[in-house]
Amino acid sequence: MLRSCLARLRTLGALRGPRGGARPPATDTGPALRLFSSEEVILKDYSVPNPSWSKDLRLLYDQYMKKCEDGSWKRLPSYRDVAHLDSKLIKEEQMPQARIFIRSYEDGLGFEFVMFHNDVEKKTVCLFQGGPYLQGLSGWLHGGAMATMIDITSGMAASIGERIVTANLNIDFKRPVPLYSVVVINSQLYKAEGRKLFVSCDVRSVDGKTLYAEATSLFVKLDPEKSST
Ligand SMILES: CCCCCCCCCCCCCCCC(=O)SCCNC(=O)CCNC(=O)[C@H](O)C(C)(C)COP(=O)(O)OP(=O)(O)OC[C@H]1O[C@@H](n2cnc3c(N)ncnc32)[C@H](O)[C@@H]1OP(=O)(O)O
Repeated sequence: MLRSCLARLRTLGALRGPRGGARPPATDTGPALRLFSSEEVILKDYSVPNPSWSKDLRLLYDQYMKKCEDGSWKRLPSYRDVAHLDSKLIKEEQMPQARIFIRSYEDGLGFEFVMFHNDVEKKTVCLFQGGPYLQGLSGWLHGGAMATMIDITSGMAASIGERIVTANLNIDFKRPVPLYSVVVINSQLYKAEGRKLFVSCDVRSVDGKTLYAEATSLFVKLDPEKSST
């Protein structure tokens, strides 16, 4: 049954992203993005409010959407399927069920987030609410879940649309993050040296008063000459 459903979805193109590594531009046009009229592939954008979002998350979202109005900040769309980023990152025919794990949970249970990017200032801000499936010690968010969000937010500040990997990530966890709470992850690219991109990051409460974590990271642009990358 499952196999026949998968086969049908594949026939319809629903388990495939765009061919040829094409990437859609960042857009604020809505929760779904039609990529190719010939294939009728529609990607759902998860970086928009859903009923699981707390009042805090909704309010911050509205504040950042306001900042987007003059074009200085852009909301970054976010999908479950990695193929829209770069087809070389994943051999989809071999891994049709592969999903970006931070978008694999049902609404509210895992990673609820939206990112905003300021290209001039080289900053990315992530508004993040961790759900119950991300629990570490009782009532608190697992540090690995926080590390994931720091990594991805910092990676976005380092480079949007380029093939980069995390080479190094250092985190100081200062305070435990309560489950379900909203935190603001601020990341900034502060140095670029050849293929190396250096980013600093902090994680704070909504009012900015509590510092939950600080991090620095190094991202490296993949070298097209090297076959393993
Ligand atoms: C969940 C996903 C959702 C995605 C949703 C949307 C995402 C969109 C945003 C994407 C943001 C990314 C977020 C996730 C990214 C991963 O999760 S990536 C997975 C984890 N990372 C890896 O697997 C990387 C594994 N490592 C490697 O592939 C290779 O070691 C590297 C990093 C590519 C470097 O290898 P290389 O190309 O051979 O280059 P190499 O000459 O060794 O190093 C280049 C330079 O970097 C320096 N360097 C390399 N490593 C280090 C290090 N650890 N410390 C210090 N310096 C270093 C070298 O010394 C060298 O410096 P220079 O001599 O040029 O001054």
